[in-house]
Amino acid sequence: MTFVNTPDYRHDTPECLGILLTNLGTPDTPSVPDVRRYLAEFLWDPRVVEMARLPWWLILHGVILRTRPARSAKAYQSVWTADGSPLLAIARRQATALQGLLSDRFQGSVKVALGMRYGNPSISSALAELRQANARRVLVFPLYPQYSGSTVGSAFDAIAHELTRWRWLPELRFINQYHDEPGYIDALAASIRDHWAAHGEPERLLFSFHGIPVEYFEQGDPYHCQCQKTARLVAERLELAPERWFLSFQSRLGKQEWLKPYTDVTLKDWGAAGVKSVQVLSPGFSADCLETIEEIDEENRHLFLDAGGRDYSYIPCLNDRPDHLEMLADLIARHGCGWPELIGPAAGADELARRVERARGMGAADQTSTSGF
Ligand SMILES: C=CC1=C(C)c2cc3[nH]c(cc4nc(cc5[nH]c(cc1n2)c(C)c5CCC(=O)O)C(CCC(=O)O)=C4C)c(C)c3C=C
Ligand SMILES: [Fe+2]
Ligand SMILES: [Fe+2]
Repeated sequence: MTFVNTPDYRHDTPECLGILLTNLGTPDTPSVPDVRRYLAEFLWDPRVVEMARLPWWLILHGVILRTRPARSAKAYQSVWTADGSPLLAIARRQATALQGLLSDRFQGSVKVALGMRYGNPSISSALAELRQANARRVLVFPLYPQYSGSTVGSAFDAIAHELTRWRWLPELRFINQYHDEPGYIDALAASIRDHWAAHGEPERLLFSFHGIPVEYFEQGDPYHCQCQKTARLVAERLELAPERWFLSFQSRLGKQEWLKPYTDVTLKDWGAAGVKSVQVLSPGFSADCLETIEEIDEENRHLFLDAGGRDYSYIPCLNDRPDHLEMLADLIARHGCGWPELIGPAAGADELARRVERARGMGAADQTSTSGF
């Protein structure tokens, strides 16, 4: 075994706090070969498709990778921008903004690196960037508000796998989820209110989350429960009556049963049933991407309107809204509290005490407002 040596770690220069931001990732270009390469890596991940390896390899390479890349490439071409894939362009803006916000909060240096689970920039390149910056402590932040083994679990696998090659490991922390974080709920509620100020209030508000196969949920994945809680907390914050808001799951793939109700079926049914106006948001995505721009803002809009609906609008993801970035920076700072010497004078003892109090208060509020989810 040959290990990556870590001469970049230096004792004679100040240590730096590393923040590894990660998200799903995207093809390098919307061409069919690049989309095929991306899908081959993504769909071979056993956290994503749990089927036995040999039959799945035959299906993946014999059927899916012969047909799906062309269809997906067309969809990617329809959302591609001058800055490339929306998911990556937004993730880069988030990383740059967080670098600025965190540099103000932490004493010494802090380095934010972006590494995608699939494709580029890779997790391996982001970890190398942090190593070169002398980041001997690394906080990993998967930008998925709700935990699922297929996303957050998979990011953990990729990081652990990369580190099997390192001689000197960094000290690691890992943010698992933030589905009920008050700042996240507030930012979602504010984004909805902003949308209402421009477009008016709809008859129905639909919270559409990416789906997972039902079997993963039955085997203990907490994702479904965390989605329910996020939507309920936002609806409570907006004081929405129960008949005004709904939750559904989008983006299913293959023939097996996924979490229900399905977003596309729901919107078609609503259009046919005479529901006139609908607004849809996808709070499970921290950045707009193929699944929101093409699927929710385009494809599902037509399903609703063609079925008889009159007014449809999509409420964008939190992306680089200032309240979203502040909330992410705050969460990072709170997780960095256990590394107090890294927190600067602006966040000294008083600030630490305030954050601890706040964290305690949030825990207590949770226990009284809900039993579990
Ligand atoms: C086949 C299984 C899939 C599971 C399980 C799954 C879970 C899951 N995915 C996201 C977030 C995103 N998925 C995106 C695209 C996408 N997802 C799947 C399949 C599964 N996802 C595929 C095949 C694709 C590629 C596009 C396509 O061919 O349809 C994206 C967008 C990426 C982009 O480049 O814009 C995101 C983001 C979550 C949160 C999740 C489970 C909770
Ligand atoms: Fe997905
Ligand atoms: Fe999709």
